[in-house]
Amino acid sequence: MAAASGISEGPMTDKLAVEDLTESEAQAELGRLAALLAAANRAYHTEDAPEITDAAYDALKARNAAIEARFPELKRDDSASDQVGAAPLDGFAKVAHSIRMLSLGNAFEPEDVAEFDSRIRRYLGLPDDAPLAYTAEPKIDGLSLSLRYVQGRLVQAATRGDGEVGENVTANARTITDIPESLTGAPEILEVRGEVYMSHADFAALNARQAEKSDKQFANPRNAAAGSLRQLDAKITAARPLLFFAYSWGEVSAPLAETQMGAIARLKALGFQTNPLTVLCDGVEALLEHYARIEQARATLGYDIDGVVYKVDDLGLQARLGFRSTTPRWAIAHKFPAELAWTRLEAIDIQVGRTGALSPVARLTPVTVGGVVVSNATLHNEDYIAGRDSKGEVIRGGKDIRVGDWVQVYRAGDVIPKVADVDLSKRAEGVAPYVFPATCPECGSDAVREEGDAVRRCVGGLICPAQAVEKLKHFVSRAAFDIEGLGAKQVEQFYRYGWIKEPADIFTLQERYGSGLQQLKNREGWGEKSAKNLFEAIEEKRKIPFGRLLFALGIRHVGEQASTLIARNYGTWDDFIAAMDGAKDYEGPEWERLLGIDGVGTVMARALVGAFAEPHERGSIDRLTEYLTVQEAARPRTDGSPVAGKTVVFTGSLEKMTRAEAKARAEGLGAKVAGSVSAKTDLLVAGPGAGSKAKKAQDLGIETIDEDGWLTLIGDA
Ligand SMILES: NC(=O)c1ccc[n+]([C@@H]2O[C@H](COP(=O)([O-])OP(=O)(O)OC[C@H]3O[C@@H](n4cnc5c(N)ncnc54)[C@H](O)[C@@H]3O)[C@@H](O)[C@H]2O)c1
Ligand SMILES: [Zn+2]
Repeated sequence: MAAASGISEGPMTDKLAVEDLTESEAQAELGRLAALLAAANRAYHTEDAPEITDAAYDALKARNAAIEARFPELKRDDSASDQVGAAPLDGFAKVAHSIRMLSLGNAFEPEDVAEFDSRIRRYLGLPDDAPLAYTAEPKIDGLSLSLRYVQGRLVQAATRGDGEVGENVTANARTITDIPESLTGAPEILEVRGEVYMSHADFAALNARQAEKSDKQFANPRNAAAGSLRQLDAKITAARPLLFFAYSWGEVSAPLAETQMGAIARLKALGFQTNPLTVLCDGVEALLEHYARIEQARATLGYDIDGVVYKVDDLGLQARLGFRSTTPRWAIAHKFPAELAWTRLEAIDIQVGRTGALSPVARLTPVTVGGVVVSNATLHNEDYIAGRDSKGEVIRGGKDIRVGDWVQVYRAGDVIPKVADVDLSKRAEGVAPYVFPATCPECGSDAVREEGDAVRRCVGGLICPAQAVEKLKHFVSRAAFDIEGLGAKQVEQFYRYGWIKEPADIFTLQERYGSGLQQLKNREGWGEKSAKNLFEAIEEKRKIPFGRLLFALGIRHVGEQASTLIARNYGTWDDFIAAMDGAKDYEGPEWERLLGIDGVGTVMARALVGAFAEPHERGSIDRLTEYLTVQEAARPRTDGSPVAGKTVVFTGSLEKMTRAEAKARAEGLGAKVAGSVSAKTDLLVAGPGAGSKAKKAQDLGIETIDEDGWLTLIGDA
C-alpha cells in the first residue's frame, strides 16, 4: 500500500557472518559490494532515482565496513567507505570546491551519541565534567548546495558531487526564492552551504502534475528536490517549488562568528532561511531531549527530515577537531529509525476484498518512512483497532485507535505499512471509539464474523459489487488469465458499464458488443484498434491450462501453487469436476483423495468442495467453462524418477537454467521444492555463491550436489 516507488529491498544474498568469511571469500565479497554500492550511489546521487531503499543501502555499506575492519589489507582503492556522494553528471559544468563538502557520521542509539561526546572530549583532552556545548537542529532530507557570494553578489552555485567536484547549477539556484541574489554586510567572499528541499504539499502537487502528463513520478521529496535542481534547463527548475535552509559555510574571507549558533544567526541576518528548531544544548542529555522533541514535531513540519544533527558549538574547537576522510569529527547525524514515523490518522476506510473480507485501511497525513511516502496503512481488522490481537490478547497496552489520533506507522522491507502505536496524550477530548461496520459498505449486506475468525465478511457474495469486481480483477491477473489489454482498470470500467458481471461475460463481450465496436470507441480510452486487440487477446485465452483456470476462480485458500498441485493430480477438468461432485458431502473416497494430496489441508479442501457445491458459484463456473478449452495438466512423471517424493532445495546461482525452470522441472519429476534447508530436506543443489544454506545442509548431513550433478541425476545432462 506504499505509494508506488519501484524501490526494492536490494539484493538478497545468502549471508555468511563476517567472522566466518575466509580471506578469499572476503575479497570476492568486497568486490561484489563495491559494484553494488557504486550502482546504488549512481542511481541515488546521479540519477535521483534510487533503486534500493536507504536501509538496504546502509546495510550494504555497513557490511562493507565490517569486512574492511576485519581484513584491512583487503580494503579496495575504490572503497565506498572513503567516498562522498557520486561524481557530477556529465552535461553540467564542473566546479571544484575550495573547501570539500562532506558527509556526516551517523548515530542511531543514545549510546552512540554519548560515545560521540566522549570521543570529542578524548580528542580535545577535556575532562568529563568540563562544559562542552553543542547545537542540535533537524537534518533536512534534501540535497546540499554551496552558494558562492563575492562582494555580496551570488556568483556560483554548486552541488556536492563527490565532495571535491560538484555540478555548476548557478542558473537553477537563482530561480529559488529562498536564495538571495545579493547580500548586504557580508564578508568579501562568502560560501553559504545548506539544503535544497521540497515541502510535502509541493511534492504531492508536483507528482500529481507529473501524473497528468504521464511523466516520471518521484519516490519522495528528496528525490524530487534533487531531480528538480539538477536540470540542464533552468526553466524546469524555475517551475519547481524548491526551498533552501542555510546551516553551514565553506570559504569565508572573514569569520562569521565565534560559535556555530552565532554563525547561523549571522546567516539569518544576511537574509537566509535558517531552521527555527536549531538550539544550543549543554550536553548529551539535552541533545537527546531535543531529539525527542524534533521527532515528535516531525510530521507537522511539512517537509522531510531524517534525523537531528549535533555540532560542537565553539568554532575554535571545530577547527581543532577537523575531519576524517569523509566526515567532520565535530558533528554527527542522529538518525531516526528508518522504519518508524508518527503522523495523523485522518480516516478509516473499509475495503471489501474478493472473499468478502472487510479490511480497515488507515488514511494518513503523508509521511516519509524509509524513503517511501506512506499515506495508507493497514489496520488489519476490528480487534486490532480495539487493541487486541487475533488470539484476543491485549496489544499496545490495550490502547485502541481512533480517527484523528496521532499514530506511529511502521514500514520495513516489502511489508505493507501498518499502524503500530498510538499517542494517547495527543488524543482530542470527546473523540468516540471507532465502531467497526456490521454491514458491507459496498452492498449493504450483513457483514458477519464467524466464530474464531478475526475477519468480518460481507455475506453478499456475487451481489456484492466489491466482491464481484475483486474476483474479476483476480481472474484477469498475471498468474491467472492474464489477458493483454484487460487489467484491473478495464475490468472496473466494464463492470461499471454493466458489460461484465462475471468471468463468463468476458468471453461474450465481442458477441454482445462486437458489432458495436463504436460503443467502445466512444468510451474513454478505447479506440477501434484497442478494442480489436482486446477481442483477439480474449480469443487467445479460450485455451487455458487447468491449473491457471482453477487459480483464476479465486476460491478462498486456493492459491497458485495449490492449483497446480491439484491440476496435476486430477489431470483433466472433467475428472476434477466429477471428483468435486463426489466429495460434496465432505466424506467418501473422493473427499479422502483430495485430502491425500500433499499440500492440501482440510481448510482448503472444504473451501474448494464448498465452492463447487454452492449453486451460484457453480453456475458461474459452468457458464465460464462452456467457452473454454481446458488443457490437461501434465501428471508428474514419477515412474522411475530418481527424485519423486524427495524434498529438494536450490541455492546459489544456477548457470544452465533459471530458478523457476529448475523448480518446474523438479516438480515435474515429482519432487517437492522447498525454499529453505531443514531436517526434511533430502537433497541440496548448490551453485556458486551458496552460503548459509550449504553450511546448514552440511551440518545436518544432507546430501549436496552441484548443478551438473543435478542434471546428471535427473538424466538431463
Ligand atoms: N537508496 C540508495 O540507493 C542510497 C544510495 C546512496 C545513499 N543513500 C542514502 O544517503 C544517505 C547518505 O548520504 P550522505 O552522504 O549525503 O549522508 P547523509 O545524508 O546521511 O548526511 C550528510 C548530509 O546531510 C545534509 N544535511 C541536512 N541537514 C543538515 C544540517 N542541519 N547540518 C548539516 N548537514 C545537513 C547535508 O546535505 C550533508 O551532505 C544515507 O541515508 C543513505 O542511505 C541511499
Ligand atoms: Zn458487500
